[in-house]
Amino acid sequence: MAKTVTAAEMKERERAANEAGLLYIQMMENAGRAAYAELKRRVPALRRLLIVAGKGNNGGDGFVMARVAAKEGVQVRVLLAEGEPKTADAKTNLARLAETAAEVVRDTEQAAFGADAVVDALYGTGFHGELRPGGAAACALMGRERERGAFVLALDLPSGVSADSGEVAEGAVQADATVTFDCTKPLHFAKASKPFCGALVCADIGIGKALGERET
Ligand SMILES: NC(=O)C1=CN([C@@H]2O[C@H](COP(=O)(O)OP(=O)(O)OC[C@H]3O[C@@H](n4cnc5c(N)ncnc54)[C@H](OP(=O)(O)O)[C@@H]3O)[C@@H](O)[C@H]2O)[C@@H](O)CC1
Ligand SMILES: [K+]
Repeated sequence: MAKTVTAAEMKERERAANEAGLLYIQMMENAGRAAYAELKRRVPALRRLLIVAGKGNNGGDGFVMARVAAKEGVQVRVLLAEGEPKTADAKTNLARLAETAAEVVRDTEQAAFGADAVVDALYGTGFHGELRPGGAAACALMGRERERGAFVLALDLPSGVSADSGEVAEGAVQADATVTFDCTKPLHFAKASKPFCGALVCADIGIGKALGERET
């Protein structure tokens, strides 16, 4: 069983792993690849994929997924729901999408294209408070896509949920599955937020090994 840690403890594990030689950009690569492998297990006939990305590292994980999927021949559309990414690693991975046929759109209106699956890469452990109008619109889009039959996979946690308290903001994403990274977080088990996660998978992104922890 994976350990459960708070958002601050997770940041500290990532910092220590980076210092031990597993660079942040490699952790993001591992996270995006692990999530994509899980999505393929759940939606084997994946042909069209919509990635809804925020401006932080959760969005960066989504850009990695977009690249890997597009290189496999999946039709990929990426919605920059909060505008351009703000973190260095997310920026790098958005730039790398130019290597692929993935389409990047900036308007919620342009996002719907009959996707089989939608990746919620809007907010991860950095989310706090209530949804603002742009975020609420992106979450509502994911809700409509799910009602239409698309499989919704959340990266780390469903957007609109706070990692430590499990508080669920009005309009939060309902996921079919959530892939979290390295360790689970309190929201995955809190009474109010657990149902929003769907099936929970904790993916190994190499941090335990980098920290010299015994493999389980
Ligand atoms: N670190 C690593 O090495 C690894 C990290 N990984 C991944 O990174 C994720 C954490 O990334 P992160 O810390 O960049 O935060 P993230 O969750 O993307 O969101 C922050 C953005 O959201 C915004 N925001 C917040 N609240 C908001 C609101 N109510 N309404 C609107 N906006 C709001 C906030 O904006 P601000 O509050 O500053 O305005 C900020 O711009 C983690 O969950 C995992 O997926 C993996 O790649 C593994 C390696
Ligand atoms: K998310």
